[in-house]
Amino acid sequence: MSYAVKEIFLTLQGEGYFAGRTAVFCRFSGCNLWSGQEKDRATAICQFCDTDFVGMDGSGGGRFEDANSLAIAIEKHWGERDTSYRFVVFTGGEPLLQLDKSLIDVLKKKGFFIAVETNGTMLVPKGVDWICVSPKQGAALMQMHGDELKLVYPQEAMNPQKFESLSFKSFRLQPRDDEQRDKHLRQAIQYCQDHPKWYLSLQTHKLIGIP
Ligand SMILES: C[S@@+](CC[C@H](N)C(=O)[O-])C[C@H]1O[C@@H](n2cnc3c(N)ncnc32)[C@H](O)[C@@H]1O
Ligand SMILES: Nc1nc2[nH]cc(C(=O)O)c2c(=O)[nH]1
Ligand code: SF4
Ligand SMILES: [Mg+2]
Repeated sequence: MSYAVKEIFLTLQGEGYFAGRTAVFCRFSGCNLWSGQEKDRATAICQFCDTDFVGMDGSGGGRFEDANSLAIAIEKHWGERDTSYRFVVFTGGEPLLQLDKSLIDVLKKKGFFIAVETNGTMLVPKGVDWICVSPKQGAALMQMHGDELKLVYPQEAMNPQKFESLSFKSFRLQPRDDEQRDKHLRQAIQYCQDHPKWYLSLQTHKLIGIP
């Protein structure tokens, strides 16, 4: 299978449990909940997306003809750093439209710890080491277990409580970043303080100005 990749870059994971850890991000092109075109945002299932995942024109992006060539590109972005900490985060767009067993297998052989950021509408293939699911209002949730459940907050008609019985190690609220970000931050703080099962997840890369 070939892979359409928007961009590949080395940064710190900004969100969730591994916030602060050096990671190669592989951002796949395309999503099943929005075309990525601004003209379609108001009619999309997911309307608050903060990411450009259209095309293959980002830094390190392109069409990769097979798993091996994409894994080599990811490995190059890790560079000469200590191989025992190799960490790749697959995101998008929706990474599960493309992430498959052959790519997972070749990265495992290279010693990568593999994380995925998904909207949860498709099942995660076997072999992924860290599953972060971020459910979206109006999209049926299929992946009901994992490591982190990271809910963008608030979303109309999405009471965090309805996810609490699912099988995740931690439950996080991530303030919705838009023109009302400060208000959403205060609401998320209040919700966590009132419901201590929930941890606040900040997008720390935005706070410190890295990708
Ligand atoms: C761009 S998405 C890509 C992965 C996948 N499609 C998903 O939605 O989980 C990466 C993460 O950013 C979150 N996110 C997207 N837009 C956001 C926003 N405006 N404010 C806060 N988090 C946002 C998503 O919920 C997800 O956890
Ligand atoms: N630094 C950094 N951390 C992130 N964690 C999740 C991200 C994403 O867009 O999936 C992201 C991102 O875009 N950058
Ligand atoms: S599901 Fe993820 S990538 Fe797709 S539009 Fe929503 S936040 Fe963006
Ligand atoms: Mg992002």
